Amino acid sequence: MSLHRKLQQRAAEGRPIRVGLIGAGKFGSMYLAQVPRTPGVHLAAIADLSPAGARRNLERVGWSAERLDAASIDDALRRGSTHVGDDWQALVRHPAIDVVVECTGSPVHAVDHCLAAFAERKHVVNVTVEADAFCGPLLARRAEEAGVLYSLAFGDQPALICDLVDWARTCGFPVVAAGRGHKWLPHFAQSTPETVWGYYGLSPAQAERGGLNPKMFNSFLDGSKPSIESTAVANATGLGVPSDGLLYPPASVEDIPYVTRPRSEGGVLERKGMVEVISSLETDGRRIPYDIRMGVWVTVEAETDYVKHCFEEYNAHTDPSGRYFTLYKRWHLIGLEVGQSVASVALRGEPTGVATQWGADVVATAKRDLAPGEMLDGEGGYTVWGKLLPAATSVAIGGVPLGLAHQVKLLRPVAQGACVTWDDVAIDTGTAAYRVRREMERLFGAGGR
Ligand SMILES: NC(=O)C1=CN([C@@H]2O[C@H](COP(=O)(O)OP(=O)(O)OC[C@H]3O[C@@H](n4cnc5c(N)ncnc54)[C@H](O)[C@@H]3O)[C@@H](O)[C@H]2O)C=CC1
Ligand SMILES: N[C@@H](CC=O)C(=O)O
Repeated sequence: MSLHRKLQQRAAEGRPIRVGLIGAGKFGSMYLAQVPRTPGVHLAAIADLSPAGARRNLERVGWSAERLDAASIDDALRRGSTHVGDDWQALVRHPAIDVVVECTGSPVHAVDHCLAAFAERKHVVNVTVEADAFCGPLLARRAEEAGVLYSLAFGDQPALICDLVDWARTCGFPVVAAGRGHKWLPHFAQSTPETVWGYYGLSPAQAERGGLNPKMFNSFLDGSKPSIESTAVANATGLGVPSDGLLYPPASVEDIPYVTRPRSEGGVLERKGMVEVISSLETDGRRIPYDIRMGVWVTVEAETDYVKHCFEEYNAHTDPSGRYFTLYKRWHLIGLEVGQSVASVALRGEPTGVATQWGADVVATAKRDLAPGEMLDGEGGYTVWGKLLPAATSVAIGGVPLGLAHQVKLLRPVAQGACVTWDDVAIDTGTAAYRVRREMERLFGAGGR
């Protein structure tokens, strides 16, 4: 049965999926915009550090005041409305909540939220892929031990890419490469929240209208988020990662099957079976006309002449050899699509992408020469960006994962472009996030399952 029919059934039975949302910023708002239009879902509780900000966002997306005036979660459950507050622990503890959507974008806190939700036997849709990137494999294991599901969030690119990879493998195609697009030039790695809107292509007024967080968007632009997302995909699918960071080959949609071939056959890949990100800009900054900036793709190979001939007979666009074919979605719709994950975990018992192994990592890398005493400020800030590396390389150099490079003091100078290592920093070892990461290093080893 389709997910939509299952949702309709739950609505007809008066048994909606009960959802709690932690973090009602831009991504959360996009989900909230769709909740009233989705049958069989009751968003009973929202917890945000700023309930006033969450209320402003709810107004922005068109929720009426009555819909969000519940005095407590119990009151919301009785009246079919929503409680907005700041107590995430009450949200994850409430026995009626089936699914927690973690949407804070704060990786260290997201780990607390996920672990607490598992302990309360709640499924988690983790939008905060920044946390998944440094400890997703262990979070997935913890969820399994608790008998619940942990899932990447549909609408963001990683889950959409996992879906394409699953399509390919289920059809019997080997995956040559999979990934997403990005507007990329190498100097974006040094971008800060001051420079983000110009590079990104939005005016400050547009950013203000949408309630967009400049540091968050700078983490998208500066290459951190593409690395984070590629890590999540690699750890979920077992695809390999480039040995020294993403390559960002420029390509139009039509050219993806040309560039995502192994180097030995004229493409850019070190080998078959890799994640990669396609740039929507030529290296001189010219915009590529039919780009994949906001989309996702998978390149597959015809292993036999028969399959290759099928591509030709049915006009499938391939590389010149006729063997490499790319399927793509040109757009992703962020939080507007996350209801897919909520319905999938609650009604099908299936995550929309989940880490199965530890093969990739994102290491904090200096945006400029950094001096002892400086504080690292995490994704999208002024000090570090995230570089995609094989997990084995990250472990060998003692790399600090980007998700833990928040409010961390530097003990030694780090030159621009160099990876930050554990020996370079004084880190708070008391957080659950730090402990989980170190435990994952012990349990999984790099490349382990
Ligand atoms: N905005 C976008 O276009 C996209 C966002 N995402 C992901 O969505 C997640 C959230 O990003 P945005 O919504 O853009 O960020 P945002 O900054 O707009 O919203 C985050 C919200 O979470 C709240 N929050 C932060 N820490 C919290 C905590 N410890 N407890 C409770 N609430 C807390 C903040 O008050 C804010 O309302 C990130 O993981 C990001 O990577 C993914 C794809 C696109
Ligand atoms: N995941 C995206 C953010 C918006 O969709 C990105 O990294 O650009």
